[in-house]
Amino acid sequence: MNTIPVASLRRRHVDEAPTDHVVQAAHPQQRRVVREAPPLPHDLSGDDDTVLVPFLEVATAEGPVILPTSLPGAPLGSDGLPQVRAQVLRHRYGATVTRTLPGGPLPNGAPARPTYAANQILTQRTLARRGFGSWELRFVAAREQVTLERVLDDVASGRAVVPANPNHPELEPTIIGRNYRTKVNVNLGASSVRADIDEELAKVAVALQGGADTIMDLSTGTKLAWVREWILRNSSVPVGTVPIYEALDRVGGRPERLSWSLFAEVLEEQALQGVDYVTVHAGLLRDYVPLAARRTTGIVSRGGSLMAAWSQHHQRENFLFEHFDELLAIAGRYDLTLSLGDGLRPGSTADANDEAQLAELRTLGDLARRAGEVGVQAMIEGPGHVPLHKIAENALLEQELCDDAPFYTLGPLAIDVAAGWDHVSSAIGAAVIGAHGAAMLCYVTPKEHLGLPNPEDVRAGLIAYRIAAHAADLAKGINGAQAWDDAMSRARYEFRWNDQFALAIDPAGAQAHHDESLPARAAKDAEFCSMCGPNFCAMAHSHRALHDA
Ligand SMILES: C[C@H]1O[C@@H](n2cnc3c(N)ncnc32)[C@H](O)[C@@H]1O
Ligand SMILES: Cc1ncc(COP(=O)(O)O)c(N)n1
Ligand code: MET
Ligand code: SF4
Ligand SMILES: [Zn+2]
Repeated sequence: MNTIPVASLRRRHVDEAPTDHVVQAAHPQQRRVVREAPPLPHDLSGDDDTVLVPFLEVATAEGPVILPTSLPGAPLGSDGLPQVRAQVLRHRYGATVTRTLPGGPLPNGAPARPTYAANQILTQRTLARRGFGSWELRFVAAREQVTLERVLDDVASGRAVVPANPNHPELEPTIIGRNYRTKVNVNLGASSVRADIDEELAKVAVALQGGADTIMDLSTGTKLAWVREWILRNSSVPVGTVPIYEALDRVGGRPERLSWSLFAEVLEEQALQGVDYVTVHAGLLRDYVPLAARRTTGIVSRGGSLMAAWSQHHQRENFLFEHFDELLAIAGRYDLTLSLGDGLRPGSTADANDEAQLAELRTLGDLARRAGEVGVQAMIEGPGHVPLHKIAENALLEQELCDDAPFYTLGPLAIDVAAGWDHVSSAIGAAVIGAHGAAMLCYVTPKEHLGLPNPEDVRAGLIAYRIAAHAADLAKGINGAQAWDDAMSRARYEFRWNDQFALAIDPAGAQAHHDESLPARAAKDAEFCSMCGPNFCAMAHSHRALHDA
């Protein structure tokens, strides 16, 4: 069994991050361009700092095309990413305080990041309700190409969330909600059976380079505060965790020893470290546990199974539900966005939309409303395994029962029998639930149900999910989505092969396929490819036939 040597953790931390994880542009015609967001409207208060927003631009023969995607961050390097929010946060909240970070002091005297005291912080939801156009809300409005007023309205009402812990100054914020570009989350992290720090760092680089919109560190089994620190400092996208995993680690893997006070301690430590959103399985009530007993696959959520084990052992109500007001108070103090966990999501198509799942969903709606009352941002986690004909019902029920809080789904897998190919079986479900309004799609890799993903699995899962998310965006008519496809289609009809590679979700993969049969430079201008050859190229004939038509 592999473990993580503490020495290697420290060596790989911020100070000495390996250079082979540097993020590079996916294609020479792609680059990161920075634009300035519109000035703060005169009738609104807010951060009046300049808001610089990076976009991914593709240079084509017709001119530049801005892709509606997340961006590869700056190079992952020894110092972490630039702290793009540091100045604006200082303007808004005043001086930072010095604290010791969880996991002990930083190695080699690396400076601690700025830390805000809990009582200084207001949530983006509270700011939005006060009509305050924060830097973060102005940033996401520009990124999504919508008005600030619309973002303020959606964040205030809870229809959208902007996870942005002030203690994560490297963050380029993103907005998650049904009216916005469908986001993709990448799950990462070691497990006790397979823990190799270099491989974890490689996965982070693959995720950021591949255009993940958020990442979750789901590490279990060993103390990994340093890994989380490294991820946070090198992540330009929001970072999520499931704090009950670290809590379980601290009680030696014995769920009956979990407690509210331990959970609160872990939650606060992770908040100080800069985690942007956390999954909490507070909706799995004791009464719902028997409903799962008649299922084909019982409880497949890790966090859900822990809470069920705890309440069965103690014959008491879920402590996250019992202490939910205190949980909200901590979340509010750090603007931690809550991801209300679906501990009873179906783990098989046979269990989809059953009474256990829907009972928990109703409770998640109540919890989301309670979060709203105190200005805490919240989204709702969803399944799992759902056959296509039950997806619309599930998505509509979520909107109805949870007042349109953003729906964040794991897939869902449309079939149960694709082992080894569950990135595909689940991307099919994900595209359908995205088209029905799911706001963020949690990716699934080819290793699902079989083992811990390696970097190549992460890449395959992420590409599958970017396809699913974009399919949903075309269906929803999201800004910039159709224009991207149209740019590709024109490049295709005009035989601009290099432009086609540059516009592809996976430029290197596209080019490799073309190169396999036609590697010559001249072939990149040819009016055919090896599929049909010059005499049978339909598009070439089409140009001639339609020329005078
Ligand atoms: C809830 C889902 O989270 C994913 N999951 C759980 N732990 C990890 C990890 N360390 N790395 C990647 N994915 C993980 C699995 O896909 C699981 O089904
Ligand atoms: C969309 C989604 N659902 C669930 C989890 C947590 O995993 P678990 O519930 O197994 O602890 C997750 N990270 N993302
Ligand atoms: N694939 C399972 C699911 O459907 C998770 C197994 S590992 C917790 O959620
Ligand atoms: S993925 Fe593996 S370890 Fe996780 S619940 Fe399924 S069988 Fe258990
Ligand atoms: Zn599953």
